[in-house]
Amino acid sequence: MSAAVVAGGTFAVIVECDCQRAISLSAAVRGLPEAELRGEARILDISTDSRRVGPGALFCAVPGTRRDGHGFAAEAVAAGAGALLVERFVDLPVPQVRVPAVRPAVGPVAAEVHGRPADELAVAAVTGTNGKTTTVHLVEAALAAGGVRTGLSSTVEARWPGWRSPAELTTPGAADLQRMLCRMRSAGVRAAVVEVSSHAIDQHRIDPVRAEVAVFTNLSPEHLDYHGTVEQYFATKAALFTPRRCRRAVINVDDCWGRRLAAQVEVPTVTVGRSSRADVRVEEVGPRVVFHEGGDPVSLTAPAVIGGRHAAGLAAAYAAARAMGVSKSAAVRGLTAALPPGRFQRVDVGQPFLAVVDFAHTPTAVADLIAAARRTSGGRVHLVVGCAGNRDRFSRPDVGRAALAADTAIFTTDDPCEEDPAEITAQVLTGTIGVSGGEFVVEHDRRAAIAAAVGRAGPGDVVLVAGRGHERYQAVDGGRRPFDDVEVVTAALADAGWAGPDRGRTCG
Ligand SMILES: CC(=O)N[C@H]1[C@@H](OP(=O)(O)OP(=O)(O)OC[C@H]2O[C@@H](n3ccc(=O)[nH]c3=O)[C@H](O)[C@@H]2O)O[C@H](CO)[C@@H](O)[C@@H]1O[C@H](C)C(=O)N[C@@H](C)C(=O)N[C@H](CCC(=O)O)C(=O)O
Ligand SMILES: Nc1ncnc2c1ncn2[C@@H]1O[C@H](COP(=O)(O)OP(=O)(O)OP(=O)(O)O)[C@@H](O)[C@H]1O
Repeated sequence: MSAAVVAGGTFAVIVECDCQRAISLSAAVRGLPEAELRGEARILDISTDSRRVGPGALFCAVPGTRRDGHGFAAEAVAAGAGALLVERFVDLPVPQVRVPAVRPAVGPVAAEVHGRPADELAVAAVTGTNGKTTTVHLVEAALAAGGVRTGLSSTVEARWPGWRSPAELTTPGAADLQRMLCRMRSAGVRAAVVEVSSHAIDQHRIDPVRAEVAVFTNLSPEHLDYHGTVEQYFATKAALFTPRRCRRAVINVDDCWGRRLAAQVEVPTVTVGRSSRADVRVEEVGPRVVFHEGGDPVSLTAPAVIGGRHAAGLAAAYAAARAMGVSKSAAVRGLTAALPPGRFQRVDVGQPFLAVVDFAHTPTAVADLIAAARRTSGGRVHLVVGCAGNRDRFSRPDVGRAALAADTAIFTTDDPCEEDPAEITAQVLTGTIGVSGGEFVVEHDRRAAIAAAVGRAGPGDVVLVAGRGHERYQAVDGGRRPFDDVEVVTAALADAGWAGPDRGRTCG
């Protein structure tokens, strides 16, 4: 068995590897010099989660951010775990290996358990604050156009020939990532394009993968509740660009953090951006994007390239594909493919204005999105936006401030999680104090907020529904309820009379 499909087949979890390898416990931990082994076992798989342990698995007891995995060891053994990786031996009758720190050991051990799949794949790892998912999908499209059999792991989904499943995390946990790479290898994949979050770098989820190429899109403050400071956030991202983790780098030097990264990296680097010194220089942005690579112009028409930053992302994807051996013409062909869902995704039922669903949720991305709408149309811009609960509290006022660049900002719920939506919005609104800009209103019912934005739009305007992109559920009070922005925008447009043969609100 390789997958459990639940919820009507819409959500699949990889629970077991199909490579059918078995390895001794001592062989699995041979790369860990400080490992202290008590007993021997035959290991079939590896997991950090007692709820996903299968027979013969090695359960790794991770002291986590909320709970200590050692407390779930008994549950894991009851579920069939044949051995434990621990920081302190526990009183259970199974072979155990003690290491000074379990979390950084999981990836290297998982790699051994799965036969070091990354050694047989070229991995492209993409990180940055905004644009990771978009860039991952673009790199994959460029590689595929070059005839390379590819696998992809992004916030949206994991897929490779014969497999497709929605993603749970931006980057899978270390054990899950190695299992995924193993399954890609079994499917004949030659190159894997992987989205890498700062959490993943910090939590050693990608270790011991050494990427063929690591891509940096940009950096602006995010996840400071986790990293503490922007400096630390940058240092975490920068840790992907060390010789241990990548062979080559592609760095966007339009971004000031990118320039700093390019100045410090010790691996061969291709710089991209508008700077005259960039190796892949972005010259024209519009329906056609022109780069210069080594003096040669590269011209392409890309879907929904909405601004300079996106063009730099396109150039980064191009450079990454080229670094992985794809020809210029194939890369250009691939980059004209569609963007991932929920990234500047147009919703069109025939209405005389643009309606867009986009994943923008950081202040920078919201500002970029509004700027892109202004470049696209001279009409009014009506924005629906909110902030998620349980994360990034510090940036909520900045989202509020950025939203005022629209003509109308309708503040609403995103994923409130366990927080009170009204309190989240109150924090968002503090950013609007004393700032001149468009009109704003509060409507906590997201469906009603979208309907209100559509209701305000006239010919030539732009409706922007930001923050949730491809997501199909809202996290509320520890549970989740179905909510798909594209579907809701489509319904709101229809309800407003814009769909069908008699579209338009005037009837004669
Ligand atoms: C705060 C954070 O980063 N949490 C991640 C972290 O959890 P953790 O190790 O701290 O886990 P914990 O809940 O303290 O539990 C400790 C250990 O006990 C285990 N456990 C727990 C319960 C149980 O019944 N049995 C059991 O074995 C857990 O599996 C874990 O190994 O490591 C886990 C394994 O890798 C992740 O699943 C988990 O992601 C949680 C679900 C999460 O929401 N993470 C977010 C913040 C995150 O990582 N996001 C980034 C991207 C953000 C972005 O792009 O905007 C991502 O890469 O997805
Ligand atoms: N190269 C880019 N540079 C800046 N912004 C971009 C770029 N590509 C896409 N965006 C915009 O950034 C926002 C987030 O896009 P995307 O989901 O690709 O980023 P992400 O880094 O994966 O986000 P997250 O970390 O939340 O998963 C969207 O508004 C998208 O249109």
